[in-house]
Amino acid sequence: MSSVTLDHVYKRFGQAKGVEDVHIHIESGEFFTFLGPSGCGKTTTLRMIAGFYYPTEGHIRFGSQEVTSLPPHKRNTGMVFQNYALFPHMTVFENIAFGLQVRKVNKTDAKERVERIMKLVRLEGYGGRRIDQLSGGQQQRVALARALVIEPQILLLDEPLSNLDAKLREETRFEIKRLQLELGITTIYVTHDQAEAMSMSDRIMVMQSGEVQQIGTPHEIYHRPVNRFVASFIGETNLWEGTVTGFDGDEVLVRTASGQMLSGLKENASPRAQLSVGEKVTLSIRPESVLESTGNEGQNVVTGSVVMSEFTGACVNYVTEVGTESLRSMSINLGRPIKQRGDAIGLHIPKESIYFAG
Ligand SMILES: Nc1ncnc2c1ncn2[C@@H]1O[C@H](COP(=O)(O)OP(=O)(O)OP(=O)(O)O)[C@@H](O)[C@H]1O
Repeated sequence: MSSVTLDHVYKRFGQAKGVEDVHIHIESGEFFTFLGPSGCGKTTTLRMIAGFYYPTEGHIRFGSQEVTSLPPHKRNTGMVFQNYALFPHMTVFENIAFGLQVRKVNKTDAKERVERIMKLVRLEGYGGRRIDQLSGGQQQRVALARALVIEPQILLLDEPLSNLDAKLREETRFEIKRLQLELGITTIYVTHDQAEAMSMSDRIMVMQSGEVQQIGTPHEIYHRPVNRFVASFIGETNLWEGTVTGFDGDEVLVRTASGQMLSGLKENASPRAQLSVGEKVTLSIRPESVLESTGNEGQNVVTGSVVMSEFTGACVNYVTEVGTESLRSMSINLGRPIKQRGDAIGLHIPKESIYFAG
């Protein structure tokens, strides 16, 4: 297994920007995800690691080995493509064995390795089937087996679940994570699906327009987004504009655009947030952290009128009009009466759950 370093990597396509100044160190054995909307540069970055593109500037290293200008077949990476790129006229066994044949592994060893990997991805007994006789999920596992059988140092996965339906996608993401943990292989995963990224990754790199926005654990990215883009791309959140009006010990006092006075913790500020009196800040408040007020909290209680309530069984989701702002909240269903449109509601926003994005 190997670490991967991208040292100030740029990729331009003629005049067009691909990615700009990607600077990351991925640890050996880490599950690292590139996350962002279409066109943000995820695939371009992955393709540079695989060797299908060469950087315009910067260096790529696997461990201490410089690979920046090595061709793909000299990098020992295994790649799973979005469309799997399987050979339709070959059997499952032949597809998986292909990379070993190219590497001139002798037939007995190849058979043993293919059988071992088929067991690992739960495809035992499917060796003789043609690819078009398999379900989408099974094809996905053949693609994964084909990438793994060559015993790569690094596994590269480009949106490997996007052709599967929602339920299978969820099952398969646990399967990939299980394999990754079992093999301890350094894995780089590309997706635009934040739930996938959050549930599988050790760390996530969030990208937008070819630029890195934030690198962190799922917990850091979710709870300490550095800017509005990250806050709204990862899960649902309320973004309120406010102005810092003062400080009280470790608390920051803020007047929101619609005049609510709220108090948050200084430690919940992203490095890019300007916390000084008179500065504008963006508050990120996750719906699940907003609670129905008991009337005893003292501070950070706002009142409003319910615009929408939605009962999902386990939860009740509210949208509440608070002054000129709207506030989404989500409560666990504890059997209390559900407020309806037009009802008055008091909501408590705990100071620990207010984050200051930059
Ligand atoms: N071969 C190419 N020639 C010119 N421009 C390219 C090429 N490949 C990518 N780009 C541009 O580089 C930028 C990043 O593209 P990239 O495919 O890496 O995005 P992405 O985040 O993987 O998107 P998607 O999720 O849609 O695959 C885009 O603006 C794209 O138009």
